[in-house]
Amino acid sequence: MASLDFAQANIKQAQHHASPLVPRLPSTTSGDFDTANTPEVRKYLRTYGLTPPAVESFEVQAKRCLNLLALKPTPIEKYQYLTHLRATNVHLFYRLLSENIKELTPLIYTPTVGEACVRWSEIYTQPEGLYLSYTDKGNLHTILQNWPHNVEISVVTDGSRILGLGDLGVNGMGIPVGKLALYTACAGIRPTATLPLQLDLGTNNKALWEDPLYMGSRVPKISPEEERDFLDELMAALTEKWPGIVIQFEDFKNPFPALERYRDTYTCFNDDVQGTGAVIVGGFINAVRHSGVPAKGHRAIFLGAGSAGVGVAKQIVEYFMKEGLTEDEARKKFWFVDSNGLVTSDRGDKLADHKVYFARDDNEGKQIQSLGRLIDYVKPTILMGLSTIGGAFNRDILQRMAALNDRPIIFPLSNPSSKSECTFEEAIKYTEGRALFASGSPFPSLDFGGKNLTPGQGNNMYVFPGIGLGAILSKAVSVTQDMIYASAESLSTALNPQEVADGWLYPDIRRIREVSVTVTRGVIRAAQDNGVDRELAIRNLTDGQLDEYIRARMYNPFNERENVEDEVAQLVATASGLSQETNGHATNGVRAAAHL
Ligand SMILES: NC(=O)c1ccc[n+]([C@@H]2O[C@H](COP(=O)([O-])OP(=O)(O)OC[C@H]3O[C@@H](n4cnc5c(N)ncnc54)[C@H](O)[C@@H]3O)[C@@H](O)[C@H]2O)c1
Ligand SMILES: O=C(O)C[C@H](O)C(=O)O
Ligand SMILES: [Mg+2]
Repeated sequence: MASLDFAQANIKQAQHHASPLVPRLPSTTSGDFDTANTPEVRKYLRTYGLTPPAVESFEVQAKRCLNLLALKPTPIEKYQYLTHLRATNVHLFYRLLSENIKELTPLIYTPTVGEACVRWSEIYTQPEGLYLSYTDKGNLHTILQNWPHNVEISVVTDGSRILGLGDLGVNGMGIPVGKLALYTACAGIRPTATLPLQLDLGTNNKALWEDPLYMGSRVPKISPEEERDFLDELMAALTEKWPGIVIQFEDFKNPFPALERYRDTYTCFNDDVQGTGAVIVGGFINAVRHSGVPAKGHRAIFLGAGSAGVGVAKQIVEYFMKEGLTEDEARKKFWFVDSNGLVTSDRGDKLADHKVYFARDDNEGKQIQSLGRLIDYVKPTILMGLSTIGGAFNRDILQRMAALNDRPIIFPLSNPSSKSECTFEEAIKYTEGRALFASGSPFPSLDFGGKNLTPGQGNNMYVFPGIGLGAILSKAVSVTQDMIYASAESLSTALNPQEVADGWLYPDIRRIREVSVTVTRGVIRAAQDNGVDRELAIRNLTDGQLDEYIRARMYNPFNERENVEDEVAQLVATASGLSQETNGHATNGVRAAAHL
């Protein structure tokens, strides 16, 4: 069959259909089939008869879902069930998620999302986002027209560094899908306002080329110059189509060029560099308080000198400077280790640009390879893991840290759990319960020394939802470094008195929506201070008023049914008035008039 170009396709479609086809993506339109809908609502939505007759309470719906979930034997099957639920009843999915955030997050996000990405092409069943290939260059704006909703935020990846799992090509789509589900669950961004975006720019993972089920292009990854030109077109197209859009870059192997190029021109940020930096600083501020050692007295070894490691260290430098250190004093508190050993300026290899700032020049010619020897040399108070090397903080390493410190700060941050540099249990066991601990992926609580200990989870989900919502609500023209830092500071203040008394580094994840309000407020205030906000009406609100403003704009899956019920009641009241003021639901109004 001869292929059509995009312009011809549009003409052909117009000839065949009275109105252009509007694709309806299951994952964002399925609220119509909520079994909680009343008969009136079902008539209004023209779904009457398409669901079983009972009108169900959330308690009944949740019971069925949790029973079904319990029947699924493996995490990936639970992930698939939850994906199916989102596709068939989006509001119920978010009700269930918000009521069970601690239990369900590991199933829709790290660690299970790691397996989902590895097996994406094998388990693919339905569209959940937008895919753009390098061969689509020149047509990106046209393809964006296929997306059926008004977008406020997009998470975009090229799949080249998915968690600590390497280059997964288009199988990386699980990450934008998962992160955007958290934007909705944690910060109440409407599901229809989110766009998961997977770029198909080739892959250097040869195993994917060989995989008959792989759903991306079997070509090598394009060059950095080609990627820059492609991203230039993409950023312009996204912003032209949705002028207020916030764009979050995620899991790019080399995220620095795009961040530098677009951070002042578009409303965008990179979560691996900036979000990670912020969430770790948020917990780190509390860890420093608990350590009993003032900021000046700390020394940090970072295993892993990639985008996340450097992003975290740069923001800790900012924190140290606020605590009174000079920039040079702060910078010298870090010793980075990459796959070639201690990062020094005289190591003999060409350091990647992002490592140069932290390269040691006081090593007197010594090049240290072993982490154990480096610990003896540096005598660190802090050990951070962003290396993707599971188990790298072994018993010997942890015992060395315990011997040096009363309260060693141990943050194994690589994801998913299999890549974590140590488990919570190991950190507690080998430091006799003294470690101040946070990991990237979740670990269970445990009993030690007569106490029940809960691990901190220094995962970006504490900050990126608030950064995104803050940028959307303030209508920020760009996401400034002060907005990112404000998210960290706000997070560090979001613990309640009990959490502080229990020595926690992060708030209870079950309070994430409230935490996100605090983070969002901090981000909005920083946008206002920097003068990058365009929503001038909220500048004069008090903090309390601003919190209310934020809460009122958060999607609440429990209110969705009432919202539709209100619409139906209004419609019935105005009888054949067919008031078109019903918030853009004019087509529903027409449907309802015909069937009530
Ligand atoms: N808050 C979080 O939970 C969070 C946020 C972002 C990233 N991460 C995790 O951090 C990890 C790293 O992410 P990134 O973006 O920096 O990746 P990256 O690929 O940019 O960096 C990985 C770094 O690890 C180093 N490394 C590899 N093997 C090593 C070895 N044997 N010894 C020492 N260093 C070694 C590499 O040289 C590189 O510097 C990933 O697992 C990611 O999932 C966690
Ligand atoms: O996605 C996460 O869980 C954190 C982070 O963005 C990562 O890449 O590991
Ligand atoms: Mg990431």
